[in-house]
Amino acid sequence: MSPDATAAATSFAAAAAAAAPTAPSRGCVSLPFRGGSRAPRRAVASMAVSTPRSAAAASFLERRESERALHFVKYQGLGNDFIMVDNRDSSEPKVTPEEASKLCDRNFGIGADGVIFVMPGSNGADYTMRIFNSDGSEPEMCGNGVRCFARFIAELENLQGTHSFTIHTGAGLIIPEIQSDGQVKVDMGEPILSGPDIPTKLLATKNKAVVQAELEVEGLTWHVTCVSMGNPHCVTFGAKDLKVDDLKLSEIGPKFEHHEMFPARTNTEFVQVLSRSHLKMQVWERGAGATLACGTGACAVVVAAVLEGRAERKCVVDLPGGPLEIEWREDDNHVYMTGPAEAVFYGSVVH
Ligand SMILES: N[C@@H](CCC[C@H](N)C(=O)O)C(=O)O
Repeated sequence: MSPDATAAATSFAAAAAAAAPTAPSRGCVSLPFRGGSRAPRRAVASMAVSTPRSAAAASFLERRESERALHFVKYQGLGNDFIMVDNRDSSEPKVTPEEASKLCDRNFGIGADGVIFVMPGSNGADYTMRIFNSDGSEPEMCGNGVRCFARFIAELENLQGTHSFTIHTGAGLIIPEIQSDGQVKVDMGEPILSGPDIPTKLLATKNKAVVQAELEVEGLTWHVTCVSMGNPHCVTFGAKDLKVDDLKLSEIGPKFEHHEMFPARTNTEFVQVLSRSHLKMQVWERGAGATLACGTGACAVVVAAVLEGRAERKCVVDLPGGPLEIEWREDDNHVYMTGPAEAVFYGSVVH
């Protein structure tokens, strides 16, 4: 995006108005939304105008209409928010990693933790999901994102009630199921525990897994358990009496993310055990920083808590944005995540 176009991104309401033949005076895109449990708020409520547009405003809107507009819907899962792009007509993402990073900017762009593309199915799956983090890097998987993905598909395909899809991701086949209450339950597959596959250079400590390994960060020795849910996670229950709310996340998080023991960087979860079925965590995400929730992170946390003997296989995990239900089943070794996802607003942006 050029600086001019970046400015245009902040006034995407205007671009949306240009793309909204059915509701020109409200300045909104008229995508066919049924709204699920809660209808998406119109991003441009404050832009509502009831008087005719001036000639200058009209020409601005017409100009925007003639430029390349990206239509999107903003979704969130427990405050982990994404710009969702309907990319079903192409296997090439409609925006570049650099553009995605600018769109995610909360001051100069739309604002989000990542951009997610709904793409044609591959490897026999119904759909393919790709995602760019807010720094433009491409992770293998995103747990909250895949719940948003399922709800977005339901809107795009005009599906009602319970539905299940197969989604090809960088972490393999992921299967979300929209439940009757609107929550999405996701079969997140099997956790990966072998150090080189996560990847981490930390050596295995228990049955080929990296469990309670020592890691030096900021002059402190942390005990960490490493788990991949397709993307890498480093889970720490920290020092004794750790209160996750007391952490200086923005100082300590990057030290873990860029630690030499994690050649592909890492997501890091700081966890407090409230009971054997109730955990509380904060997350520093690779490529996105502190976020309000991380679905793959919550899954990794329960796996790590079980491996360390701290919790049962079925837990509620409290994140800053709200709770997720996580179960690491013994019979199939898969991790299941259940939580909400909803549309927030929709619009267009010139990019
Ligand atoms: N928020 C996501 C994870 C997104 C990817 C992550 N930042 C990475 O780089 O691995 C989730 O809900 O899982």
